[in-house]
Amino acid sequence: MGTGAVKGSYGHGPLFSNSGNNADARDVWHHPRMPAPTAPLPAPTFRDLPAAPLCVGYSGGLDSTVLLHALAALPGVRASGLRALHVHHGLHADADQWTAHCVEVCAALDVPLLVDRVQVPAASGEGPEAAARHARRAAYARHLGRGEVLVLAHHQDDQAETFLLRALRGSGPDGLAAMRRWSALGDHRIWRPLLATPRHALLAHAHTRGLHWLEDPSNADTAFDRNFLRNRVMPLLRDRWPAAGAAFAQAAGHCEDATALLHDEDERHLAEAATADPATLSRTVLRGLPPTRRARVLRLWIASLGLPPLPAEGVAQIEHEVLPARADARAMFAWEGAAVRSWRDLLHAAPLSPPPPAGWHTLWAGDAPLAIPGGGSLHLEGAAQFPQPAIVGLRDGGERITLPGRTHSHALKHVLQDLGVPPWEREHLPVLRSAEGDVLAAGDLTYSSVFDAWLRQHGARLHWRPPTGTPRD
Ligand SMILES: Nc1ncnc2c1ncn2[C@@H]1O[C@H](COP(=O)(O)OP(=O)(O)OP(=O)(O)O)[C@@H](O)[C@H]1O
Repeated sequence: MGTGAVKGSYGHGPLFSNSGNNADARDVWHHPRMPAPTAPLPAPTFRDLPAAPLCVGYSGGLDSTVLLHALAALPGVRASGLRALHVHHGLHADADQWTAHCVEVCAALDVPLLVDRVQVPAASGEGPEAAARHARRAAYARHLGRGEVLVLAHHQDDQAETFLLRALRGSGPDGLAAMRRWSALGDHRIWRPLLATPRHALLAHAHTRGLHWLEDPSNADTAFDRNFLRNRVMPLLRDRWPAAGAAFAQAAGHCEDATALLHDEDERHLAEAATADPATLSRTVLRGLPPTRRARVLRLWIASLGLPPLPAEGVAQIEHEVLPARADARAMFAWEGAAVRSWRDLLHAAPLSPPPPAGWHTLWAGDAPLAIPGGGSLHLEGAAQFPQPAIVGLRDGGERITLPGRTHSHALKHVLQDLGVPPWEREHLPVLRSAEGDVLAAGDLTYSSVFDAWLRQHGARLHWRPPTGTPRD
């Protein structure tokens, strides 16, 4: 699909630079001499144009300017919906002027623009670039409409840099596949149509069309790894291998293909190890896999649960300590607020949540959901309330319960063990007691004969939502 020409134009304010030369990037506000125009944006760029409304992540820089301009020239795109989103990070003294530029360009192109002013946490510990990227992704996720596709202007040179950065971190094929042309942000899709287009083609397109864009002065700062690669390493490599950028991007593409094949196999093995509960896997099945496959399956499993990526030391610790642990040992690996634990024949993965404070208890009439400190809740369905409030608290270890159909009591601990409730889940388990101190229920996992009879008589149900947020059935 061709890019066509854009109707209308916009003014050349003093804030705009049309330099593609990073050596000039510090001097944002001047107009250096323009290089001669070369080829325009190649036609295959929009080969997989989706039939969906598009939202361009628009920074005002060269790449997203070209992208926005090219998309705005396509009547079909305008018909199905095109808008731009500019995230004002507030990190640079000129951020307001950058926003004003974006407003002016979008007005001239007749593309609706949403500006989101975000707060980038100064002390997040991840560095300003990563913090800004996280804030930006959160802003995208907040504003994207249902079915709307986010379009980002990453190009071939960005892809080559990402490939090299990942290689320098020792990534495997999944990481070396770098950025995907299509990816997901929550329920939304991200499209990067310029990923195979080199930056020089974007620059040529911009010059041919007389576009104006902003240069972010921080792009010249080689203290950032990516800028160091872009400004120092890549020019050196290109001197000797002119197609170095394209070659790295191609290598990333090969890794993506290889990863896709591996992924199919990983999914098959994950399905074999799966149980009815997505948060648990069979240790026996996992142990039957070769270690390299097991590592991939574990990572895929963790990703499928929406938990933070499993670090390399986590894979190693699960391999050597958690997986081989005795059935009754409480082996675990915890990272970034999540944990993988082994118990009996299962490996469990879940967000970590602190148990309620020791000694916590409260009265609950059942007339409204009860939030348990540390996470989770209790909820009575089908009846207005209990005949008298229950005392809800934690286990203290010695409770006994008289189960339906039984005349003598059992240790609650043994009942929970028989039900396969893992020890760490028992720490969160709310126990309902009568005013006389008799155990009525442990979460919604087991009921006393008296409580069970009452629930049946009233057609009522008790629901316990454990702290992981996953309702049990
Ligand atoms: N402030 C922003 N608001 C909205 N989208 C942004 C913003 N910054 C970057 N993006 C989007 O993310 C992509 C990659 O970000 P990166 O920081 O690499 O971009 P950049 O160097 O500012 O690129 P560009 O020259 O396209 O503006 C950009 O091409 C753009 O689509």
